Amino acid sequence: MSTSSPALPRPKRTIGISLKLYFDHPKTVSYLAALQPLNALAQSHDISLFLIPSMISLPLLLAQQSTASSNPTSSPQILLGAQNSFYEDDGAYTGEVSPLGLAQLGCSLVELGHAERRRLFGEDDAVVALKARASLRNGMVPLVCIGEKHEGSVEEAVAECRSQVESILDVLDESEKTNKGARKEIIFAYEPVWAIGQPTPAPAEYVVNVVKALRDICVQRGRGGHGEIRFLYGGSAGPGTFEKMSEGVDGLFLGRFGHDPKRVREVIEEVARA
Ligand SMILES: O=C[C@H](O)COP(=O)(O)O
Repeated sequence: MSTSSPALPRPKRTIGISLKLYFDHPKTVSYLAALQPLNALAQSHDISLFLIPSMISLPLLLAQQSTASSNPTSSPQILLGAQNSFYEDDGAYTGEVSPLGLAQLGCSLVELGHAERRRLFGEDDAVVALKARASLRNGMVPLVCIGEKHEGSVEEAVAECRSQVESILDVLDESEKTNKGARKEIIFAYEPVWAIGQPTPAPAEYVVNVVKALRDICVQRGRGGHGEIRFLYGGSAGPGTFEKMSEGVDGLFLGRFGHDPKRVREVIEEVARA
């Protein structure tokens, strides 16, 4: 297995936070307000910052942002994403969330295939691929969560993640052929399932080697140049995580350790230094 990626321009450094279903609506609103000044800090270091709140809060936050953006003196708003969406835009799909509707509200990204959705709601690579296609079609960036279930060797992890990555590269190829205007950007959140919800992240060297190999898979398919593919690390990440793995990953996807804005500030400063 090769662990050397050809020298391509590094994609933009990125920090994302998912609130999963941890915060109620009022807490989510206050959290975003606390995060907004940190977005300016991130931008000053050319770091992209995004937040994925629960689906209930998302439309209101997007509406608030749209109002704020209409003020020419307001600073740029943090990017907001959805924790899921359906693969059809409309039809008889009771309870589903339309990707078209999300795009119309100004949603920037759609998180897909998180380990919790794969485990609790039976999502597999085929469904995640359909949803990724729908996000691209609607001009949103798919944030595709990938990762091996059990702790083992780098080779075993890469073997398990390979199909998760390749199914999305297939979508990118097909979207390009069938819809010239489709978005051509993917963010992979590499989250070893065994490292989610733990006190500490997966070992940095292990993460760097897995991600290098997954990036090579993209490069061998002619993908990954010009920042079209980013790899973030997620799984008990927080302050102190990025500096150890900065040679391999383009940023972090935070869960619990991003719930305190002070820690998000520390992570931004760390990514800016790395
Ligand atoms: O979506 C985020 C990841 O699942 C990581 O969550 P965690 O940092 O709370 O383990």
